[in-house]
Amino acid sequence: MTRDFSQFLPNQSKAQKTEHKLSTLDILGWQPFFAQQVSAEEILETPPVRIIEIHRNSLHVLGEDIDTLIPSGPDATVGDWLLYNPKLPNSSKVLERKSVFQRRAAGTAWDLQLIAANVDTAFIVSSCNQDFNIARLERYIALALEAEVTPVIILTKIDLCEDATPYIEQAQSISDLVTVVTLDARGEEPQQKLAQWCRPRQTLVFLGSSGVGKSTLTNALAGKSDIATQAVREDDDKGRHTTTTRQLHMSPQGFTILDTPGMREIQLTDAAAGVSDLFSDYQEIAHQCRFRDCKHETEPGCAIQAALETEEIDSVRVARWKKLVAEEQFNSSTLAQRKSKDKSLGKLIKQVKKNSRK
Ligand SMILES: Nc1nc2c(ncn2[C@@H]2O[C@H](COP(=O)(O)OP(=O)(O)OP(=O)(O)O)[C@@H](O)[C@H]2O)c(=O)[nH]1
Ligand SMILES: [Zn+2]
Repeated sequence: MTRDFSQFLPNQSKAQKTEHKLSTLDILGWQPFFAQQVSAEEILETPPVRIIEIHRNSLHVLGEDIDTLIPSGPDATVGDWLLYNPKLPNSSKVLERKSVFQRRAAGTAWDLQLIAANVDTAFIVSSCNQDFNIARLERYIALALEAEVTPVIILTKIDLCEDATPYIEQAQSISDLVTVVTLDARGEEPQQKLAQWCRPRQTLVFLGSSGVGKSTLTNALAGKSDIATQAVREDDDKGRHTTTTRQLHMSPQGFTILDTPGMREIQLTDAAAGVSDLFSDYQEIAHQCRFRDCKHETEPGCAIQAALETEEIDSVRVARWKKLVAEEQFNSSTLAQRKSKDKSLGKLIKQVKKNSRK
């Protein structure tokens, strides 16, 4: 199944409109997609706010003349838009998401946890050195596609590399859908080369291993004039003050960069659609396999094996595809098993309660 990429891949023709003065909501990333979910009366009663940080017991939200903590309650994550109900903050309504990153919750087996919502572009960063790993890039791209976020590959440390051609060629071979940008993350290059994605009302994230240049890029784009709120101090449950790091950087040019711990620990979860988008060419060939559940190993009538024999497709990329599919299936099936187990357990409990009432 191939999805309609036009929904979340950039529309170049719309990109270069002249911008009027930006409001706080614009800078926070308020877009027509959200505005059309709200009536004029609703906006007056319950103004839109964006969650910029999640604390232990509260959500930090920003809006037009609003900068406040509201008690945790709404099932929401960083980047979500809420209709803020000042009288009953707990019942602030979460607006429909344009995109969402989620992952398996650490420590709690297979539950899905929301990581970040309403991101427009994921910059997937690798440096042109031993960090470069094509399978890892693919994994990040599948995650971005699954979240319905535009992936862009950034290759950093180009200045330290004698010949970046092999890195660039490999990165470009991943997918025609994904742009590859090379740069020195220090200095002027990021502002120039990433301008097309760093437009007003856009929300960006950086994905990539430690040391590849994500913080350097964030500073280069958001700059010193970063107008994000300062780190907030909050009492933890033992009454100590804890200072959390900034998770949302707003640039004077009107775009925001989300930098949450969750994004740094993201794994491949339930990304079937993202994986098949990325490998849609193989998916199409696999439709011609004789068996619907063909593993493309030694089965008779396997179209993938046939294409490999004629060298129509690349065996190394096929191996990466199979690994990604297997990994994704493992994660998702375990999740599905767990869900169905929970369901039958729920049924059993209901049954027992019903019987005990008789
Ligand atoms: N020469 C050169 N150095 C770079 C480039 N990008 C980053 N660096 C340097 O690499 C080091 C690591 O960069 P960071 O921006 O801290 O990397 P990071 O991805 O944020 O790392 P974590 O915070 O650990 O996730 C810093 O010393 C940067 O100055 C680049 O394009 N060229
Ligand atoms: Zn097959």
